[in-house]
Amino acid sequence: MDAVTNAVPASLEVSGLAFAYPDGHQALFGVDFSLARGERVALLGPNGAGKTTLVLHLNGILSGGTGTVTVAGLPVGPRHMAEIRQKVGIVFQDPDDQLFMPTVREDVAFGPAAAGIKGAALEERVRTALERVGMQDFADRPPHHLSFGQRRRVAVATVLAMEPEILVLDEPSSNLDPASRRELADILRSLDVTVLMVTHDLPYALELCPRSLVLSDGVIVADGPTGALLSDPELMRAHRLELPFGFDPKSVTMGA
Ligand SMILES: Nc1ncnc2c1ncn2[C@@H]1O[C@H](COP(=O)(O)OP(=O)(O)OP(=O)(O)O)[C@@H](O)[C@H]1O
Repeated sequence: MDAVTNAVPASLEVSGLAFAYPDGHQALFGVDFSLARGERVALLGPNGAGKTTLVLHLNGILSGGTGTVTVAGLPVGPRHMAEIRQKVGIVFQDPDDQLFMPTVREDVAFGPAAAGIKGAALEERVRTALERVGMQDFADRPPHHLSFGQRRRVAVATVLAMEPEILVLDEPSSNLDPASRRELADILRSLDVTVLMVTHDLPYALELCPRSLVLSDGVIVADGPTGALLSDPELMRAHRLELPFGFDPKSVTMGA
């Protein structure tokens, strides 16, 4: 380990993670990877590869297999669960799973308030989180009066308000029109946080994530620069990854 790695622990270390569901179905077979602080990484892979199973291990929703998950040096496990839930923010695919309060402000305040933050500090958290997703003018609106794209941005704000170490996004571009998709990409690029993005939208992964992991049948089969992975026809075919018709991965200039 070099001096730099020693000074700043990785945002996420997954080591030898294997997991079978109670019905005996083995979904993960020894997964290893780590994310450095501030990296944006896509988690790619066909349906049923184990992506959701892996993500649900990152904040301890699933546990009981073998191997370890460490977030900013802290092992994921029952002893540190409150801290882990603060550090790993998961934005689920359907914002309506995350928004349930009468107003946007209350939804964004919910997590930090439950963690004991009050008064001016809580207001500041809410204001900052909403500004980061460009939704500060919607604080007093009921979430169910917002568009799908606006609700997704508020869902991201509810997680940012916890000041997480890692932002995990499940299919962030799904159901967004092209303008909303681009606006969300700009927001994600502007955040100073480690991002793990689960997606089937390969152009979006290429646009946003310099590095990708490919999970297939419960194993990481590739880990490298997104452009190189998406330009490898054998890898793509072997793991049921398909680019949109006519899309050339070399034509995309990635936003750092
Ligand atoms: N509760 C469960 N009990 C048993 N098997 C499960 C359960 N949930 C998922 N699986 C199985 O585990 C494997 C991995 O599923 P998982 O949902 O993690 O895949 P995924 O990569 O997220 O897929 P998708 O891209 O379709 O969302 C699949 O074979 C799935 O059928």
